[in-house]
Amino acid sequence: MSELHELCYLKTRPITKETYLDSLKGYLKAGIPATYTLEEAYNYENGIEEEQSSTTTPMHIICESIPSDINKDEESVVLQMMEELWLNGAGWCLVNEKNETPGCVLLRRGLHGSKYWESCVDSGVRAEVLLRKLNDPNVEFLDDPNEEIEEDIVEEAAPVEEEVPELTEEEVVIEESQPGSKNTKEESVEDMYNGPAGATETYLKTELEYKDGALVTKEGSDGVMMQWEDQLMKAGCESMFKSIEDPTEVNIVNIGFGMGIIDTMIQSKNPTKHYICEAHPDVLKKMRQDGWYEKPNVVILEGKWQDTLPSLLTEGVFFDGIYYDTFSEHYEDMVEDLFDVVVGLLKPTGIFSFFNGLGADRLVCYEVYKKVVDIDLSNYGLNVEFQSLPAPVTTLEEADNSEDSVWKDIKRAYWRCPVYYHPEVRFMS
Ligand SMILES: C[S@@+](CC[C@H](N)C(=O)[O-])C[C@H]1O[C@@H](n2cnc3c(N)ncnc32)[C@H](O)[C@@H]1O
Repeated sequence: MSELHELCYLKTRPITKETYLDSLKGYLKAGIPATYTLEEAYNYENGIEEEQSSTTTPMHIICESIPSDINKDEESVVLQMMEELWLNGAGWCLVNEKNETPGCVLLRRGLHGSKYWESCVDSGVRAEVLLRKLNDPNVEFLDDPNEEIEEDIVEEAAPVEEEVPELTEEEVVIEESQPGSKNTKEESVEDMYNGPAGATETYLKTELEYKDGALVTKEGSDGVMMQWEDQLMKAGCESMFKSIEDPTEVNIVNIGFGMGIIDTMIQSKNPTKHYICEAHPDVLKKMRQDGWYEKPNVVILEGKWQDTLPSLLTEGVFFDGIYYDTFSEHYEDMVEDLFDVVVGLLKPTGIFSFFNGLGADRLVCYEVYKKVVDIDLSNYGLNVEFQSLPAPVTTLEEADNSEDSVWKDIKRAYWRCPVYYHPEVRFMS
């Protein structure tokens, strides 16, 4: 074990600036990476060349070692140590051998919501937002003379990509933050990206079936929609009818029919016009069989919302409520396309909501994306408020071996959080 790792075990008390923070800064200044893992140190000491898949970083060790009887002064030093590590590129979503990020370690230790937890979440937000900026084709980097500066920024923002011996875990954790991404741990990220859960064109050619309270892909049993989400749909439906401009002209649009759960709820409120966007031929067939095409106030927009909704922008159609819940799409679809459409189609008093599954198979990712989406929406002049709702316990890992687990015949559990952050989005006043 390296001296840096030894330090992070916080064995000597009290935890003071001199013994800990200054030493930590010294190691980092001497060139030891903030992402230097226990596994790398072990390999180095034992002359092993083969890289290990887990990445237990100094941040993991600190999160594991924070004493339960820590006092305020010591807490402040630990928080400064964490900040120093983040600044030097500690990865917020690297995982140890238990498949835990530093945030997950805190959660296991009952430190959810603590200042340490907030430190992890904020670091995740910074990394995600900055990474996106760096990937933005409109961001220009200066040429050669400043190449070094550019590299420094990339290292700080996304050190995990530089330092992690195995990218797959990292990519999986990030990928888990995407709506509609439903892969198994055994499935490579690449397979998942190209499969029905990750690629819309593949999904739209994949046969679906409705069975036992779920809509799934016929061959792979990817869960497209499941009955357990009904309370979340109810919250979405209620939000859309919360702020009606003119009760004689209530327009609602739902993007993604799935099992028709939210659409059935919308119908029960009898809006003037109820638009439904749906792209999958098997779902459209089911809608036809179930009489959705005959409903007098329903307008079905067949095809991808990206192709059907923009034309409404020129037709003078505006909505009191917009709901979005699709499959196989990614957060980029929301940021790069959907929010533009929402801003154009929402009435000034209208409410936009969506199935918030962003990062929902890991609480720390879920809370990172809660903040990221807030930042992104504010760039569109939109304000989001989240209501915390309990998520069914039958979705949690603890229930996996029980008969009641909702994931029994489903390829991948895409939800693992005890809480659902239901979003209500309005124009900023
Ligand atoms: C999770 S389900 C929606 C469930 C729905 N909220 C309910 O209450 O039953 C997702 C639906 O979005 C549809 N979908 C996926 N991508 C789409 C796109 N680009 N445009 C329109 N519909 C899409 C899928 O075919 C699927 O029917």
